[in-house]
Amino acid sequence: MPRLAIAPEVPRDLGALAQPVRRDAVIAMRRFLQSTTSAPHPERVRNTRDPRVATLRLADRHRGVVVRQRDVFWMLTVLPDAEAWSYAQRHRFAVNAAIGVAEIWDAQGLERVEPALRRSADSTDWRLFAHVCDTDLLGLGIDAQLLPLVRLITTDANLDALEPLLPETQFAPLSVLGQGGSVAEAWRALDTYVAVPATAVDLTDLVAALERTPDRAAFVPNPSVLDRVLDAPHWCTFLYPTQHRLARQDGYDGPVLVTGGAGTGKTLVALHRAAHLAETGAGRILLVTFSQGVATDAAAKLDLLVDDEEVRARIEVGNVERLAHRIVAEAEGRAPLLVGRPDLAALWQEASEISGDLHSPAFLLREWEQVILAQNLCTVQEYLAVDRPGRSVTLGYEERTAVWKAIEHVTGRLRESGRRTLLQLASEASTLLGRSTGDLLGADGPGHEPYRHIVVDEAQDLHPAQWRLLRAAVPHGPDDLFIVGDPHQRVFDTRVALSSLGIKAETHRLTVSHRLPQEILTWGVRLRGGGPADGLVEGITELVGFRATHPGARPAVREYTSHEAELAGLVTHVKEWLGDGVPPEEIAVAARTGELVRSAKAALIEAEPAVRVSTLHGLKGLEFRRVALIGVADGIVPSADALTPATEDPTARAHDLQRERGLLYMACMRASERLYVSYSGRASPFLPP
Ligand SMILES: Nc1ncnc2c1ncn2[C@@H]1O[C@H](COP(=O)(O)OP(=O)(O)OP(=O)(O)O)[C@@H](O)[C@H]1O
Repeated sequence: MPRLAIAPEVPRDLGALAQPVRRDAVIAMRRFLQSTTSAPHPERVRNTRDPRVATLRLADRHRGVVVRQRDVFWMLTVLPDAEAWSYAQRHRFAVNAAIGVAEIWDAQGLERVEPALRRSADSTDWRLFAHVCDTDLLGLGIDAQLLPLVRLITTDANLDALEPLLPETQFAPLSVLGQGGSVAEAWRALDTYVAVPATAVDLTDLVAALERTPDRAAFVPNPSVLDRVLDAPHWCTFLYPTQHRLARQDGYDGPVLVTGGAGTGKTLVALHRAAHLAETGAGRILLVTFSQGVATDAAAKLDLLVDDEEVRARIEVGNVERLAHRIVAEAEGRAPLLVGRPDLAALWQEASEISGDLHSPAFLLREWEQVILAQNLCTVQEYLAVDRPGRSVTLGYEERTAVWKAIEHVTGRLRESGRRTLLQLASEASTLLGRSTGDLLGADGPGHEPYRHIVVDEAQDLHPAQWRLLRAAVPHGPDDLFIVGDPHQRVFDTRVALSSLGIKAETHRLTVSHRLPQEILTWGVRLRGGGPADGLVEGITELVGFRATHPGARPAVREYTSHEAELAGLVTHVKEWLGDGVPPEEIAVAARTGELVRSAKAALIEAEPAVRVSTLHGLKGLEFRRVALIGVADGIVPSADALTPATEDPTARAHDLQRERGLLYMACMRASERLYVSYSGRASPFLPP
């Protein structure tokens, strides 16, 4: 039976056809896979540059272009007859000698530019690649047939003219070398196209090459897989090479950490990893997302990704708070009571008074969360002995004793009333798992860890107590923890290095944003400062090398003279976007404060109530075509309430400012198409000039 290998253009081409034509084409493809008598057969095309190319007549005046080797037909595109023949004649197909991936060459285009390159070369002795020997070029996978042409290139402009005609795997290393980069740097550029490492490359084996090129070919053995590939969104089937390599690799020795800027596909990689572990491994998998809202979205995506119900049932999606809640509830036989914000605030106020107003309620809360709960300190002796990383105000023996007493007031009152905070719950849940010999949460194997694998998204915002819980919930071993996150988008005070928690992860990085247009990315990086961020990895993470795949509109920053005028401007913009045909659910409006959110909601109620309006925090983990951020003004962003007074703790204040900047950056990075930012009064100091 023949197999089809579907290129990503095919679902797109079919989607663009009139419904009856599309239907006929899909029926023809199904028949082809089943080799029925009425199945289309490969028809040779005259004057092709590659003898393996043929077309399949799929519908009235429409053909699929295929490249055949053995039982595999790589379908590249579906086009009207004349265009399909022309495509078939124009291209040739090859295997990259260095990394073994399949390549599509615009052979006719290259033949056409050759005379111009020769003329340009005749006028000068200068050659762009004179400094690189043939052996190095061939070693980088430069095709032997291309080499004479490469030797004719004299300028960057010559090389740029070749870009649309060459496979990316040929252009990328040449581009690095042309800009004066070393052979090693060119190799690094080529390595980003490796999804499945090749041990030995056979230039004649196109099928093996296609198996190493999952971003260009999805193997379809039968009609039901065909339907899935044609109907599913692109990300379900075609991960980009680096994403694929990370998500679908067989067996990591232990924890893995993948960092990357906004829109680089970290969440998609996490979803594919969970799917891969469920398909290939044994035991239950927990996919940890930031919030329950995001969990619903992730669960829906997993439903699309994993076809087999039994496999899908092995993946549970949830957040750490819920996990902690369930473990404590199961151990205690009833749902734990949580303390409400106002009650907690009143307790910290009392604690501050007990300390003789030496320390503010906010200072005490931070000390509790960032030192005591972070390091799981249970006695005053432990507290007196530890370092207090990230806290710049030094506390002597007397002061620490007083602070401990004040904090004990809060924990004691909570204990008396049987209430807990979410972080306390996480802490207790990890202790419970550590103590348990049974099967909390119904682990199916021996031991007390309820999961075999845990995959964590948005890892930058987890607290050490939550990490301890996750670590305790999965046994140490191959593929135990797969973690993705972006320290630059952190919106809480949790700058924790995984290694400090005993999680020694091998680290990887994604650098290409597939969501953001370059203009929004560049502006956002200026806003964020581009500089380092700490957390997750030991030391710091840089934004260097973070880039986009496509251009777009620059962010629109608007100044208004009053809040009313700003709201009117927002309504005008949202109406314009709706007028452009953008569905309301693809538009998000957000602001730093609840009050601004309410006023935006009121202003938009008539224009379009279905547009999402939330706080900046509420955008975390989401994506929209168009995003409007209002009230990005001095005094609002950063929020004065969220900043520690410099007199109290300058380091805490610096951290608060960085966190507020990260929050605004995260919100800006949600836009895949347009970003609109407005303020009345003075602009937020975070906005780039
Ligand atoms: N393989 C892919 N195929 C199609 N689209 C992709 C692919 N990878 C990324 N994208 C696009 O990029 C978007 C961002 O992906 P994802 O949400 O996984 O990124 P992220 O790194 O988790 O982003 P953030 O950190 O900003 O939340 C996707 O919604 C999709 O539009």
